[in-house]
Amino acid sequence: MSFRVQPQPPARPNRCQLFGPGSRPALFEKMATSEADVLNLDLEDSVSPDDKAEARRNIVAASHDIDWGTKHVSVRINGLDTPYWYRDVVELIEDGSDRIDQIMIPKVGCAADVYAVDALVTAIEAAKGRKKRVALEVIIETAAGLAHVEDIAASSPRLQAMSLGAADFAASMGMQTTGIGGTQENYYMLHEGQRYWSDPWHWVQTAIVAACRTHGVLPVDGPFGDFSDEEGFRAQARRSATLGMVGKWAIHPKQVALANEVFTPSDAAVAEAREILAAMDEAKRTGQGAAVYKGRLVDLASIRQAEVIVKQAEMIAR
Ligand SMILES: CC(=O)SCCNC(=O)CCNC(=O)[C@H](O)C(C)(C)COP(=O)(O)OP(=O)(O)OC[C@H]1O[C@@H](n2cnc3c(N)ncnc32)[C@H](O)[C@@H]1OP(=O)(O)O
Ligand SMILES: O=CC(=O)O
Ligand SMILES: [Mg+2]
Repeated sequence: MSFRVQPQPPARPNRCQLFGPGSRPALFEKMATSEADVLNLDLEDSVSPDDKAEARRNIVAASHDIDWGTKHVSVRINGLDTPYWYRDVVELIEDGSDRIDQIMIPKVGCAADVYAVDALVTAIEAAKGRKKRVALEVIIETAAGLAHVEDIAASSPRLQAMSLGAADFAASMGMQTTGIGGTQENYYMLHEGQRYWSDPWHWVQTAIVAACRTHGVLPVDGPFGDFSDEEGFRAQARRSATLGMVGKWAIHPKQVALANEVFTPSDAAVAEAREILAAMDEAKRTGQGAAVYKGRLVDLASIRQAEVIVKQAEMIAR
């Protein structure tokens, strides 16, 4: 291991990020009472250009008026290639309440994109004397975002989370699909006449997880567009959880319970992790570095693996 200790990401549950357009304020109360850990009020792609200004006002008003409970409230601003983003930041932080915990920056292509938003946020916070610092999260959803993913993960101490945006990512990469995430029909290997489907999101997801884990940021899987396909959502989410992601977006309330189910370690997984820790305690007591648990090797690395699961479960239970 490097002598540099791997930093821990923020210790808060981030199993599900529920999205709702800023132009549909009737949804806000429903979002606030949902079971999602994080709420994303959107000013970007679910809001048409004519509605941007009103959506900002809706979100500012709702930040004061709605009881958001213990939810982590994030607002997705418009991209830095648009004329909207600076007003989004200015109005949210000058006029919004401190229940706006976080700003999500879409289509981030390099660390300087985050620097620009950080600079504006910092200046407004200082001018307004805001005590609570607004956190940032980003979406990796362009070829440039993937190319610069590690620099982006290291870009700001405000950065808490990084999501994969499969829809824009596919568009930016020129992928032949209109599906948002999940299995892609044409992405298969052929062996002796049989098709074996592969995962076109694997590379970018792994790059995001590695960058996030290096810099103490939460890696999150983005949208799964077909909200009628529960098994498809579960399969995508299980792959993401297996790779180390901590949660997934919900673009419809139906997906919240599915994300919570997948990203909450099961009782069986937690019980097994605790048994491994107990087996290793016993091994250490007798001076052994390795032991046998249910017919398989466990050693010091198994302690670190088991601790991931136990810590996740304990944080969620808090
Ligand atoms: C690629 C990307 O960038 S993804 C991120 C941006 N996209 C978004 O933010 C889209 C978020 N989702 C939505 O806007 C909506 O859920 C839609 C458009 C997909 C579907 O909306 P509807 O047609 O109203 O959904 P539907 O009729 O199935 O809703 C069922 C119930 O859930 C409520 N509901 C719908 N969406 C949401 C939501 N996002 N949050 C909370 N409640 C919601 C409805 O109000 C309705 O409540 P009711 O039973 O009390 O009447
Ligand atoms: O913003 C999300 C995406 O998938 O694009
Ligand atoms: Mg997008």
